[in-house]
Amino acid sequence: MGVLFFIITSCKNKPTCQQGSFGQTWSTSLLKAASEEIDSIFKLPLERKLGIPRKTGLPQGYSGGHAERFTKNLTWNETFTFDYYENDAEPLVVDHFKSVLGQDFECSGWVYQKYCQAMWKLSGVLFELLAVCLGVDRKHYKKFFEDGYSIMRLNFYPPCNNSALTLGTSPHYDPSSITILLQERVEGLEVFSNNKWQTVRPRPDALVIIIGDTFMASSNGIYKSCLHRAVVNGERERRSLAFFVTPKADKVASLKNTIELMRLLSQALSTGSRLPKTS
Ligand SMILES: O=C(O)CCC(=O)C(=O)O
Ligand SMILES: [Fe+2]
Repeated sequence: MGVLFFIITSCKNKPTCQQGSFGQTWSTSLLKAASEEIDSIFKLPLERKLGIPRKTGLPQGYSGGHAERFTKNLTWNETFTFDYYENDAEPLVVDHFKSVLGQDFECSGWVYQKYCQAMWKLSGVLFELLAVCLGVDRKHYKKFFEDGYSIMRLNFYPPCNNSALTLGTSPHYDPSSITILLQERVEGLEVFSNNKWQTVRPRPDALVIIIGDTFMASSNGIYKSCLHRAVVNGERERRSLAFFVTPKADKVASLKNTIELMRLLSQALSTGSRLPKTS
């Protein structure tokens, strides 16, 4: 499948966007473009980054650390966070970039517009897979999350000369349903598994899928949300991109589905079989 998206061909002062066709390789190119574009934000002068509008108590905007959210101790990172809603009519991410960062960020906006669209689409496929694995209707979770929204966070971890005593992101569970994470070359993501912290090695063409609290709740605890953190590097900068998929704020999981899930699970456990399909 050929997919069209915008890439940067720009010089510093007058960015221009060029439409490119990337055929089969579109996803790898898009992941690369989204990783590389991170610097256009974090390498801005500090005053400019601090001038990005923020609403108290909300993660959206620029932040020098996750202190408010996960820990009292400052973490060694910078983040830039924005919302994504599926909307065919308007490029909302592009508009947001232009409004909070200025007209010269139109191209960056297009890169993240296309990235978010691709991740949203991918989340639909992942929800179908998760449903198939649980033996519930294939479209069950896709439908449940289709009127939801996403939060996109760009993470930048500068080198830290005290990396043994400092964390990039403190241990936490994501509150989202699933998080689609891209880490570029430098490793740093760790998950707590089998009673120890284990490194998730980065691959430029691979995405990490993290189960969050909301999916744990909507799968009745069958899928567990995953404790993770990011460590810092003594010599190298690190970048990661987290796309958090969340349900609509007032969405309520239906009790009928939860009960049905439990019935299927106990049936499968008692017969030692795989979970049967409901459709
Ligand atoms: O940078 C990473 O690898 C993890 C980031 C993360 O967990 C988050 O942004 O919620
Ligand atoms: Fe996380």
